[in-house]
Amino acid sequence: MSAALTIDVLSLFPEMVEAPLAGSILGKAREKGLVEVRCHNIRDWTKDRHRKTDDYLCGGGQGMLLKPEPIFAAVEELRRPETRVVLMTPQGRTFNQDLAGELAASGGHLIILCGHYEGVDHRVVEELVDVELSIGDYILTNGAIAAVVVIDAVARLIPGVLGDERSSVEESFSNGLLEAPAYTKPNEFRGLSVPEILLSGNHPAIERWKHERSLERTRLNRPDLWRAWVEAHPEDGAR
Ligand SMILES: C[S@@+](CC[C@H](N)C(=O)[O-])C[C@H]1O[C@@H](n2cnc3c(N)ncnc32)[C@H](O)[C@@H]1O
Repeated sequence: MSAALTIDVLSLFPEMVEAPLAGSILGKAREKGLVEVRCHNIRDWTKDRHRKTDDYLCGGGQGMLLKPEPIFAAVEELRRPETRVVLMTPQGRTFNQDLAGELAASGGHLIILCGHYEGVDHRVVEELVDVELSIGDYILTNGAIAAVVVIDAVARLIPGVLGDERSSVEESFSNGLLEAPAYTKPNEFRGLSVPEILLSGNHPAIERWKHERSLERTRLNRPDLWRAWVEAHPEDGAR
């Protein structure tokens, strides 16, 4: 069986990508062949004696930049007709659940390129990259951890990866709101009770309660999501 999604990761630190993706749900999905993740070292595509992957910035400036030659060679070797090449960069579109869904449905093969030092030579961006992704407005030391975040979020949307497919539908961001608060046993803990409605067995009332709490949490924690929600559902803004 071929995997529904294959991801080739190009990094100077492939072990930083490999280790977190070996355990838990992703590790099992990889064992079952639902998702294939192959972590490569960009250095393996160098041709010189010193296996050099970086160089000084043209025109001056702090730090070093990843050279274009090994990256071009790696992408050209790994690329297939359906491949999308993703560059991890703080200058990219901010990664979110919608983008995770697009990548999960994008046709079966991703190459994820991780920068290091000051990033990558811009000719890589111009010629090879289909989508530049940022995981937020802060600077990491390299793209490996950012790639792990993207791979985890994308892979869990592949059918079969989560035990229950509803898990990826009934959760924060799937409908534009944050999920309602959740409780488990015991019903009483240190004088704190599980809301009675959740123990009532009245499922329509439980669903209404969850929706109300979901609206409340979104309004309190994510004003940006709340504004978009109220624009589309003005009746909720009037509460
Ligand atoms: C130190 S950063 C380079 C930052 C670059 N000089 C700039 O100012 O845009 C090194 C690498 O880490 C990765 N990286 C850092 N922050 C990131 C973020 N927020 N999202 C995605 N990748 C990031 C990228 O692959 C980047 O090339």
